[in-house]
Amino acid sequence: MRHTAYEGFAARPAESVFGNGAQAHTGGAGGRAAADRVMVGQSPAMLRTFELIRRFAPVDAPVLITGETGTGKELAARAIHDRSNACDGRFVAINCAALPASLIASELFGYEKGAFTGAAARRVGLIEMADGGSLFLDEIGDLPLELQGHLLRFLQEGQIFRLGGREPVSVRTRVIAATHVDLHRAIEDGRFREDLFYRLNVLQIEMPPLRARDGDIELLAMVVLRSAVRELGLAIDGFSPEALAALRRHGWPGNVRELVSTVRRAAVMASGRLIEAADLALPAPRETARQRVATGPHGAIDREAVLAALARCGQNRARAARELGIARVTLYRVLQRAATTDPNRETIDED
Ligand SMILES: Nc1ncnc2c1ncn2[C@@H]1O[C@H](COP(=O)(O)OP(=O)(O)OP(=O)(O)O)[C@@H](O)[C@H]1O
Repeated sequence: MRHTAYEGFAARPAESVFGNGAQAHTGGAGGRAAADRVMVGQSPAMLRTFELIRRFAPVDAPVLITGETGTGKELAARAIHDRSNACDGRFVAINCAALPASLIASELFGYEKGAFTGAAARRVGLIEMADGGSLFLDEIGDLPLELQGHLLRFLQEGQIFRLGGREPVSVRTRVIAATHVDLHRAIEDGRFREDLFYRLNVLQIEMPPLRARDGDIELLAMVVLRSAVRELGLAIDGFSPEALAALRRHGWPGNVRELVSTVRRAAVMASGRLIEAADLALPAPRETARQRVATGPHGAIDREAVLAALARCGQNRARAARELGIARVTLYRVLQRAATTDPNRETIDED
């Protein structure tokens, strides 16, 4: 069923919204918190994702969720938890990239009184807190190597030792991990343990980038607008045809997160009853990085655009590829070919 929500605040078809039963876990919180936990999508790519979530949720095995930033990996993890046998337990999330290595060990495993200077009392770690529920390990690719060993042991044995502890503590928790980095490459580079990868990668979900979700941009935009209108008390009915065209044209390197903030900002900026293209403040079509990069008749890639993006992103190839809206492998190919091609050539043909 095609969706026409953008013509007004029409009801959404059942299959386009993947509610997470959030109320049960937010103490009945309504409004934005609950709305934030509804997964929206009607594209074939997202319907496939919903199907995987439904299939994997009741299976008591680790799930690895991959995908670009802002594609909804955490939302998918919550959806799995909410449909799993562990749904009555807690959903405990830890971002492995956000904590210094020295803190991650005590955060994850907890500690006993006197385990180190300052450990005045026993502290239960996040793994233990997730006992009977789900443990969401976000940005697992950034977990320091030595902790990967500890985590692997926990996954194999179902037991942890608190720091400074002698007695093992048994923990049963559903493990869901997510990453936006290519773990195969991290394994090749010696940054990620292969044995841990195979342990985590029993069931895999790859979140599609927003640009590959046919029809979802309009649907999401309308759902986000409706929630902003309700929450902020605005009087806006929808998007002008030009605004919809601009939404469809944009490459969305920040995926759904970028779309959410773009639409919410535009809703505040709009002066009429419709959001106009200018309210969205998206780069003009010719200025988008993706447009800049594809210059030739057969999708020729501009080496200069790639180098400029790399410079902007501190030589981080993954981020540069995201900013350009191209696959990382394409970016590598461009760089490789640039190295073997006449440096004065302006463009390098892609396959
Ligand atoms: N399918 C969707 N429907 C509705 N909202 C979504 C959807 N996917 C993502 N979002 C919203 O987009 C934002 C980013 O989602 P989320 O944090 O789950 O992404 P992520 O892939 O885990 O990001 P990161 O890799 O940066 O941690 C959140 O506000 C989330 O509610």
